[in-house]
Amino acid sequence: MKMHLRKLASSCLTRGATKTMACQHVSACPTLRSSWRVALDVACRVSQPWKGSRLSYSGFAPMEPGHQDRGKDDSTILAEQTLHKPVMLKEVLQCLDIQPGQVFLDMTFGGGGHTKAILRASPEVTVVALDRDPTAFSLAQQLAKEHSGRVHPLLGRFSELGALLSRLRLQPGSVDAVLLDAGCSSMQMDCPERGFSLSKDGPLDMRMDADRYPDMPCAADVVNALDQQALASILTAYGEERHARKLASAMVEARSVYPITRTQQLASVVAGSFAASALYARKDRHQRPSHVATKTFQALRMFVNDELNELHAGLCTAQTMLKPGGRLCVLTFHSLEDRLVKRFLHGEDVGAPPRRSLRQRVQQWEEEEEEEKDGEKDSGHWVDLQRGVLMPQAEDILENPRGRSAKLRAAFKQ
Ligand SMILES: C[S@@+](CC[C@H](N)C(=O)[O-])C[C@H]1O[C@@H](n2cnc3c(N)ncnc32)[C@H](O)[C@@H]1O
Repeated sequence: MKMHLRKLASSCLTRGATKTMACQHVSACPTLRSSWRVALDVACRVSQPWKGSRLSYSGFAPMEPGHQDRGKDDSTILAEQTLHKPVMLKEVLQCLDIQPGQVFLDMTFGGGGHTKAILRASPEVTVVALDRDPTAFSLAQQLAKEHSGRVHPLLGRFSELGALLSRLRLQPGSVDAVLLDAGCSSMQMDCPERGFSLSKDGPLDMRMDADRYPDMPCAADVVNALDQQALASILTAYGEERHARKLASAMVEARSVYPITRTQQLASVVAGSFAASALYARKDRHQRPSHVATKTFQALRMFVNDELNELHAGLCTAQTMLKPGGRLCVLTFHSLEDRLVKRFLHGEDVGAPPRRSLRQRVQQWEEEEEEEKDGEKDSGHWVDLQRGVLMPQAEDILENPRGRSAKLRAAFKQ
């Protein structure tokens, strides 16, 4: 194992990666094993080959006509047109149990769907609304104008929230409820220029912060600069992709001809590694076909945005900011996120490796069954508000298919 990690580290060194990535992924990533962290740390201690040279390969024909760069105003307009539908709204409102005069923290404003419902629920509540995405922040600013004094928009990441809140003079232990709706918004997914979408062609970007941090690598930087071993590791760790090595090898081969800079280009490279019949052979939790590149896109997005470290930072800040008795509601969309939230709320080690062997998985099912039977679980810091997780109803999935894989966990602070 050690040999493997040393090889991974030194092979990455020869290719190069950024210091920013080192900072992102080394600092106590709760889900990567410590040995992993060391390997990525070493791998990332080199120059910044892509700094100031954002890749702009235009030889790959976009699928949709009229593709062009848009200014911020246009993207805000587009965002308004494709506003995110809030997921499990009824259940979230029930768990938050809104009372007049309360202070809420919406850590993931997005299109503001949940925030607007909270504002409607009681005329006297105020909402502090955070998002790392400048487009979402503009929408929050608009909402703040419509609800004078009731909405406080903040632009930043979960990991920056503590500092932002102290500038607002909001004291630890003063918030009544926190909502964290993890992942991407529909506005991000539906805007090809943001590079999140597998089905719409656009630059392979995936940065939720857009251009706020010019040094931060985008997905194209990662795909074109990291070596095969590091790419495979990312696909395994963040996509739980069984064919990680094969796909990393295909990427390295493809980029030796042309840099991979467009979403459709990456999707084709992944699809090209499988038989045509396998393209939609994978099924999601609801037995719906999913594209064979879905896990690759998820893994890159999570790596670029450092999503698991961010989620952990967000949960810690929620714990600090909530009053005793204050409520935390977290919506997650895949097992890596849900596992982290569950472990955090139950006072378990969030950094422990996922359970892989059959024996370990059986043990996990047994524990989950126990959890279902026992109902509320007490971790010392948190008490669950409901048994296990809540999931969307069939009619909600019909109305809002994007929310089909949502899991809602809610707890109150002791
Ligand atoms: C699923 S959307 C939220 C949708 C929102 N609840 C609504 O009803 O419109 C997730 C949002 O969280 C933001 N986000 C994700 N990670 C973040 C982080 N670490 N810090 C701040 N915002 C984050 C994304 O930019 C995105 O806008």
